[in-house]
Amino acid sequence: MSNKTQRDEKNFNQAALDYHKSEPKGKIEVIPSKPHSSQRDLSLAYSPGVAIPCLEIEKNPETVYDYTGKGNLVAVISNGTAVLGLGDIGAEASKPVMEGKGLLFKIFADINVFDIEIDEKDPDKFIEIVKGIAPTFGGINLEDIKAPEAFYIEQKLKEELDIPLMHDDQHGTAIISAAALINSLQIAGKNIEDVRMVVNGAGAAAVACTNLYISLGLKRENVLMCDSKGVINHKRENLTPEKIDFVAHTDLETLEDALKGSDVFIGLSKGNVMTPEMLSSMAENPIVFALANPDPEIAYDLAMATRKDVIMATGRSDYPNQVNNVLGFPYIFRGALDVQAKGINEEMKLAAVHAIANLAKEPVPEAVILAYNVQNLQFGREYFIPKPFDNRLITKVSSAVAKAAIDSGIARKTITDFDEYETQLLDRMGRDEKLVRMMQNRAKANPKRITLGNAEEYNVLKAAQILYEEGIAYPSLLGDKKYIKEQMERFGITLDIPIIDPSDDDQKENRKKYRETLWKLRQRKGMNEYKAKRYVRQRDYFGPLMLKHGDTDGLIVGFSKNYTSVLRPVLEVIEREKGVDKVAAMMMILSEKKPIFFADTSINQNPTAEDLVNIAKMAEHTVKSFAIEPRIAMLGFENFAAISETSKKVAKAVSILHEKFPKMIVDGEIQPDFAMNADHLSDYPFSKLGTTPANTFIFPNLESANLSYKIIRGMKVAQVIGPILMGLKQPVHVLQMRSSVDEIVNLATVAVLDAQRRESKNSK
Ligand SMILES: NC(=O)C1=CN([C@@H]2O[C@H](COP(=O)(O)OP(=O)(O)OC[C@H]3O[C@@H](n4cnc5c(N)ncnc54)[C@H](OP(=O)(O)O)[C@@H]3O)[C@@H](O)[C@H]2O)C=CC1
Ligand SMILES: CC(=O)C(=O)O
Ligand SMILES: [Mg+2]
Repeated sequence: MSNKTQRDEKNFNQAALDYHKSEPKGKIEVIPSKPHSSQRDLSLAYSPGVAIPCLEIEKNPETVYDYTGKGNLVAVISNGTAVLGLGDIGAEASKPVMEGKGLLFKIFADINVFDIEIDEKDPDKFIEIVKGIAPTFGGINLEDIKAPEAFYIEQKLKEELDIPLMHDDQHGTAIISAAALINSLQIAGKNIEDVRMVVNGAGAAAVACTNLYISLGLKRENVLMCDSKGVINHKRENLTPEKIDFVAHTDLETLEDALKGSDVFIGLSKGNVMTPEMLSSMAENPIVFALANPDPEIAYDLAMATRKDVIMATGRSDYPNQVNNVLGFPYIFRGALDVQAKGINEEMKLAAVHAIANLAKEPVPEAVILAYNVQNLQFGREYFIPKPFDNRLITKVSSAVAKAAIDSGIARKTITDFDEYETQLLDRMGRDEKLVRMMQNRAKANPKRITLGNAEEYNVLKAAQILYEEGIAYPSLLGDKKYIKEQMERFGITLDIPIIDPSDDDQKENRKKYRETLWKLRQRKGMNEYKAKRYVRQRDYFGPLMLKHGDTDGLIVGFSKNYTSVLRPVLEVIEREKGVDKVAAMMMILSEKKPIFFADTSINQNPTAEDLVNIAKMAEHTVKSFAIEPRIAMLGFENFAAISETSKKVAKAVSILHEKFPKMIVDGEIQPDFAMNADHLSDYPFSKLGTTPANTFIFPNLESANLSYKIIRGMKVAQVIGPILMGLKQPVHVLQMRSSVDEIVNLATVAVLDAQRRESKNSK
């Protein structure tokens, strides 16, 4: 080991100790989930109030799920006999791992955990203890218990208890590694029925994993299993029943012998037991899952340096393809708890395997890519298993598991609407993307053609991929065809969608058509025919002209150019809505609370009172289109005082609005914090806003609107969608420069919805 590596390791080790030791010590605490600040709260929480649910449960035992936290509480139980790959380090020393699992259960699936370390190695006594405490829990996760005792303990407890129970080192590992195996075999171009596999380790994890692979098609006779004494062959004596199942009729004795010419290596044993020579002796495109923790059977870098064709996974988070049971247990238990399953059966396990394997083949959301600080994640050698911070795991895996429990008849509760269940799962995780989800679902119901400008850019290409693969839109790419193709290649994005290059030969007819239109539109505004001919070769004109001619349904432009320079051709080509003199732009802000809207954030620098009236009217219309009732606050830095020039302007706009549109819920001038607060609003009983906070904010000028949303965007306290261009007859939006992938997807979704609305209006 080099000095630098030694130093890094020392620093990391110290950091791990400091992390655990910092106050509050450990990783888990208990937080009350009910109000407890008043005397009355306490009398409900404890005596005398608490006696009432006790008696209800006595009468009706299943109501324990209604009156206590049991249904969302899992025990993580160990006796410390096989802690990671560290071996039998004892119950107390296993506590950091069990607390760690508690943390993972909570952050990934919102499941509460009590970690329980039992100082008992006798399997029957251990079983008695677990049975004794089982009534506390909705589920039990056994962890780091060594084989062969682990098999007996799990089997007995499954027979005796009727709640979800699983030894995670066995089945969690089996599920994740089976998903990874399915996908890596696809990459290697090999069939599970044909491959020769060496399993190193014959303990809890190794036996369960191999059994699951066999149920997926692996041939038992193609498996060589090794334990600490070498290959489990017919010459071996005193084998446990689980090892006897894998006895091979061979004279091979060592791991080294076994590996020669094999296709797959599964390591569930101990760190650093595979040498580069052993790896070199494997067949072409060898699959190596070195899963021992914390040190794999062969280090990732060493394996990569040994052969280029290795398809590799480890149990570690610091290398590609982490095959770790964290991808499974939170979601398997979530699904099982939500239907109050009586156990975790084979159907549920297989459902989890396929859900995880399939997820790795879907396009990866930007949030995941950002979380891992990589440029792209795409199914292949470096990514064949989802990443732990992928928030789709909870919807895909938990619902697959819950469904399998229902279908196989071991669920006490049923789920009828799985879309609704998935929404609940996401809400449970506190990611308030409800409106975005609703918008995307509406878009998917009737996707429209959306053309994306600046398609040479990674973010635009990635957004196109998501729009296409999620079925939100039929995207097309506008730009330099050759360069776009080069960029797709460079970023590893494969997408079979139209690429529209304004100067390409195949656009000759369109150029002619568009030129005539452009010239007609602009001939009395200083444009001659020659200029029109030149302009249609520019994408800034070509895109709007496509839209004008109905050759696309919506347009998203401006990723890498200044807003006004991209807006100009749009305004020259696309007609205004009836009665609209000046267009304006609105931002939608999505925080933990309800969505709010800001206008005009991007176009009218210093609007007059009349302009503000129009902006408010357009904003009202746009907010309504999201099925939200607009409550509009005309903002100023005074409350109903009209002292400063700005406030006078706003007050004038308000009086015009009140006179012309008496039904509109709009008032001001008012400060934003007052408009958002029911108590403050009650100081102004005359206001049309009443005491319900406003959700739409019309700013007195562009600077205040633009800077306000940019602060929110910069602080990352809310998701920002926009600028949504208002007042045009067709859906076109100009992005903020260097928008994120999500921002592009969201704005394109808005364009799809707009196109849908216009289509249904026209068909009426
Ligand atoms: N990445 C992941 O998600 C997971 C990884 N693991 C890892 O798998 C390993 C085993 O865990 P688990 O099954 O729970 O533990 P067990 O104690 O049940 O099994 C350990 C097995 O490893 C074998 N073994 C020990 N040393 C060697 C060696 N030098 N060569 C071959 N086999 C050896 C033992 O052999 P013998 O039978 O002769 O004693 C035993 O069969 C650990 O490193 C653990 O971290 C486990 C679960 C999940
Ligand atoms: C990940 C895990 O459970 C183990 O290494 O034991
Ligand atoms: Mg474990």
